[in-house]
Amino acid sequence: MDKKVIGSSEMIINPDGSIFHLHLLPEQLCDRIILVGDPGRVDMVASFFDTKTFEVSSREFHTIGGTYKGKPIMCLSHGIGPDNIDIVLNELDALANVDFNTREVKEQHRTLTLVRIGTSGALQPELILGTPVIAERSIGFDGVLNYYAGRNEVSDLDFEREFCSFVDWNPQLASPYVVKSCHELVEQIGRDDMVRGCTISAVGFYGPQGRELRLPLASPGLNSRIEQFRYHGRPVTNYEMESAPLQGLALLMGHRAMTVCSIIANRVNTTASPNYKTAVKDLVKTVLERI
Ligand SMILES: O=P(O)(O)O[C@H]1O[C@H](CO)[C@@H](O)[C@H]1O
Ligand SMILES: O=c1cc[nH]c(=O)[nH]1
Repeated sequence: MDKKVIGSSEMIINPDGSIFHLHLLPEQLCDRIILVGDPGRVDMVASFFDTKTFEVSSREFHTIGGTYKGKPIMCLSHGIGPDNIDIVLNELDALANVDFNTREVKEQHRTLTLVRIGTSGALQPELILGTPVIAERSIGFDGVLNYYAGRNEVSDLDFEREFCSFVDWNPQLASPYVVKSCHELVEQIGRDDMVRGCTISAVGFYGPQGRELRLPLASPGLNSRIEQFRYHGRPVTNYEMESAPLQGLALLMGHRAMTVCSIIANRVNTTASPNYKTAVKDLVKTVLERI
């Protein structure tokens, strides 16, 4: 069979040989990758590294590579939103699995380990501020995965049907997809100091997560229906904006991925913690020890 060759307009390589948005070179890529939303959080994560070998910044994508307790690792910021995850996963996968000289897909597949450490809003009253919640399952409200072949093969279609029927899903919105995190990675990172939950990736922070400021919502009762929904007895636990496309694309591309988020707001109790940074820092230290 002919090898797949990827065209110049499809995978854009910068004049310095780096990939278009991330500005990383193939030789800079590490197998262990911590993903965070905030470019500033990359400095905090890297402050725990024993060595720093490179630093690259381009738009919201800030990367520092180095070692942690002797293991090569890099931390990269993806910015806010599921659309950015489409860029980050495709470019990381290209760095790993495409030859930048010939543009051919490599015969030998390289598997990356991707752990996103984020912040999140709880949808169950018992999830107190500061709790780390692993997205054991993710529900994508964003639609990114729906653009890729094989979407149904990596998704839980029964969960999707039950969820859409229970919450009376508005057909004008993207069709939700439900994906599981890498079980082996969750076993490695998750202990009894983390809750295993089901996380929604929303396509925005305000209306798409049911927050009403000046504009009224199209479906004002959606969050309370989601809070009441159970799948095999288990609730939907929290909202953030990236875990589902990360998980879905990693499953399609053959990478190990998971997300763990610190709860910084509880949407049911209407509490919030603007001073959440200590809890996130503690979570970063824990993940670095276990990755
Ligand atoms: O703290 P991060 O990683 O950015 O995660 C969450 O915070 C942002 C919204 O405030 C979204 O990116 C959401 O997923
Ligand atoms: O409520 C929240 C808090 C953090 N991040 C989100 O996306 N939602």
